[in-house]
Amino acid sequence: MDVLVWFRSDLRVSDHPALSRAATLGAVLPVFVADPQDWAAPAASGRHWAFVAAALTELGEDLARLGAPLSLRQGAAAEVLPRLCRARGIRHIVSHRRAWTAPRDAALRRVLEAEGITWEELSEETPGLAPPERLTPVEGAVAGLIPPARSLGLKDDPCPFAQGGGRRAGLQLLESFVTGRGTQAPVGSLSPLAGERSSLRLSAFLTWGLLSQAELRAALPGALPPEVVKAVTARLNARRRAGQLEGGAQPAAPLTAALAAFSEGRSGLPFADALMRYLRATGWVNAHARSLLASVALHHLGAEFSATGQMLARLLSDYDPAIFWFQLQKVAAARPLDPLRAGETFDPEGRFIRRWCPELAAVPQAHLHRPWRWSGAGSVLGRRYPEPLADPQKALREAAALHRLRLRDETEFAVIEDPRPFLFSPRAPNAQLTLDL
Ligand SMILES: Cc1cc2nc3c(=O)[nH]c(=O)nc-3n(C[C@H](O)[C@H](O)[C@H](O)COP(=O)(O)OP(=O)(O)OC[C@H]3O[C@@H](n4cnc5c(N)ncnc54)[C@H](O)[C@@H]3O)c2cc1C
Repeated sequence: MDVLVWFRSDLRVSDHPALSRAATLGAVLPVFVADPQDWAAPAASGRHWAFVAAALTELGEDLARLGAPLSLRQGAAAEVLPRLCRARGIRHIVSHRRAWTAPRDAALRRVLEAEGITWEELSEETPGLAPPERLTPVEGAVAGLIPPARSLGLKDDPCPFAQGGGRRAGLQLLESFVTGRGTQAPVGSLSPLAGERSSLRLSAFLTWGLLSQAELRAALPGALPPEVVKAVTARLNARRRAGQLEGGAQPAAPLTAALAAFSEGRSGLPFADALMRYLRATGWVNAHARSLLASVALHHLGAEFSATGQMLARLLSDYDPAIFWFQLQKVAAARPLDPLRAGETFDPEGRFIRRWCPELAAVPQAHLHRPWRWSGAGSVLGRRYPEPLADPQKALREAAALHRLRLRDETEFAVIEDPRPFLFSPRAPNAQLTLDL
């Protein structure tokens, strides 16, 4: 039987149960569909596509080596898949199950069934399937081209230090962690400055499935201290749990002027701005920095939840709806974080701020985190660098008061209306999200 293997967020050939399963059934047509509905989503961005496009190049090479080149198509999956099946006389599709697209997938399944096509979905952790050494290609398959970002309606999205897409870049990063970084730095450090060394930085590779969770878990022991293996395993378990969550489609939420300024790293809060610029330039920040950025937007600037989420999601190369929206909810429900104190704690010498906010070069060290207190502030603030968008102390006080009110209301609501346990315990709000995995 000829089989279409649908690649989605699993852009690899190794440890790929769906591909292994298909190879046992007959000739294989590997397909990736760039569905405009996905790429028109308000949380999608050019940097996401750049990562995927590089991954597809390598996936195509790997599949060609195995004997069945990748067919790339642009269009609605509900039209492209039946068309490809009809053209090649295929009646069976195999893919991995993806919880966050489940509602859409149910509709797609009905379309396929109406065409007499069965769709088999496997867990990415299905055991016991040997990797194929060779694939038999479906006859007459046409490769197609990787669509340019613009044809998917994506705007230019400069990200000069973006992580290299492609599985081999991910393997190198993993190697650098298990043989070097992970053996030295304290893993799980909250400091955004230590983050690049002390955390894996493999999230984009996991989001798009260039590496499987299983191969990551298998690579961890070895040279790494047991406490590091334990910490990373806990995070991977959180990822596995998040993989069960469904995501919902969201209408585009417009940015307010304050949120737009913050998204450019121009909120007037030096450490938060430095983090935002770093995120813009790299597509990545560690977990604590994500919480801080989200907290500033939601609590200090009072920005709306969807608008905040879509703005941040577009900047994160590893945007994974199943993880992202759940984490953002946690930040929204947690105690507001103080961006000034965070800066003083994690960047006491201000090196990170000076690196990413060069406009503050003239500000003396003692005032770098709160430049408005410097007697010479007038020469910089409101000229080269903005005044704070919101009075930081007042914003924090008000946000904290709101948070306390919310907790009180939620507690009362929980007692009177709903005996089930709270998802977020009101008595133990935990803003340091990496610690409660
Ligand atoms: C507001 C907010 C938004 C986030 N959005 C995303 C997102 O879109 N995509 C994403 O992959 N992670 C997200 N995270 C979780 C976490 O911050 C990142 O996975 C992590 O910072 C990525 O860096 P790393 O690869 O160095 O991970 P490490 O800290 O070294 O952890 C290793 C791996 O474990 C997984 N992991 C770590 N923390 C979590 C978590 N809390 N939940 C689920 N899996 C986790 C990731 O796959 C990560 O690559 C978000 C966190 C917050 C607070």
